[in-house]
Amino acid sequence: MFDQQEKVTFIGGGNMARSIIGGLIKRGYPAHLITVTAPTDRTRQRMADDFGVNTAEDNAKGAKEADVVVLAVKPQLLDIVCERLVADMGGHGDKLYLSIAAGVTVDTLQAYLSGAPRIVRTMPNTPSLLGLGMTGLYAPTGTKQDDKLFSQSLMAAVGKVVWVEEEAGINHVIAAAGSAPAYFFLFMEAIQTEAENMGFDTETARLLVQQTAQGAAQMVTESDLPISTLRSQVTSKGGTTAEALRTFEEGELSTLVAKAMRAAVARAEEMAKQF
Ligand SMILES: NC(=O)c1ccc[n+]([C@@H]2O[C@H](COP(=O)([O-])OP(=O)(O)OC[C@H]3O[C@@H](n4cnc5c(N)ncnc54)[C@H](O)[C@@H]3O)[C@@H](O)[C@H]2O)c1
Ligand code: PRO
Repeated sequence: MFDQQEKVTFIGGGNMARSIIGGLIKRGYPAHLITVTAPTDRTRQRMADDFGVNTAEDNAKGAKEADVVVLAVKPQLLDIVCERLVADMGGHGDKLYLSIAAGVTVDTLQAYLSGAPRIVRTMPNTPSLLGLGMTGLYAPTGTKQDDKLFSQSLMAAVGKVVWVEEEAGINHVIAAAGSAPAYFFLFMEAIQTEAENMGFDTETARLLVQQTAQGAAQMVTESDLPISTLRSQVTSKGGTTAEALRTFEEGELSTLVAKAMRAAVARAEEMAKQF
């Protein structure tokens, strides 16, 4: 599965790092090649207990021996974390730096990392934990093929991958995939709430929504038909679904979704200017 087995250090052990590491371990990436750094004992302990990976409190200590460093802290902390990392390691060490941060460009990362030449941006999502992630990747012109291949194989181990040609494409991946699990969760929460209002207990309401969402997603995955055809197969003329869909149309759901996706892109662009 993994042609190259590099030593990988994750700087930060939060939600997204956890999803990727969990997915990697599940797919057989050797735990002894993975290190996670985090400032809190609790995070480090959970990572060690749950996945058997190495941990370090000190970022530079954790990254020094690594071939690949995954930058997995919040975007607003990246400057301080990277600058300190490079200072403590005595340079960028010519490592491959893989950023998962939203809204921080390669140019900015390079400035934070004292001119590090090997940087790849990725935009994953949390279903990576289950091996069902969707990741976008961007490598600036001049990136070595080996670095592209390793970045791709790491993220492909936890789901599907797409490359974007232009860096701006990463923001579009954020809108369509990185942030998108939250859109589906919101929709599912709304269905569950209304099912409870209709009298189902919480457990049953959740079962109704989770099984239906999983079934619908699986149908989209396994069918060659356009999604709109799958929708129309549910929609009997003059029936119940047509009434529900008409209500969504009256509320301009599609326009609202487009607006939400544009807002995610706009925020990523704003962050790129801010950092
Ligand atoms: N959560 C997502 O769905 C998602 C998806 C795609 C990309 N991302 C990106 O992933 C990055 C992390 O997001 P998250 O949701 O996992 O956040 P998070 O808050 O869950 O995790 C951040 C982690 O960084 C650690 N940390 C804080 N200061 C640190 C330091 N000085 N050194 C080392 N570690 C430190 C924290 O302990 C925390 O565990 C962000 O840049 C975000 O844009 C997140
Ligand atoms: N979570 C991060 C955010 O909300 C990036 C995509 C998903 O900014």
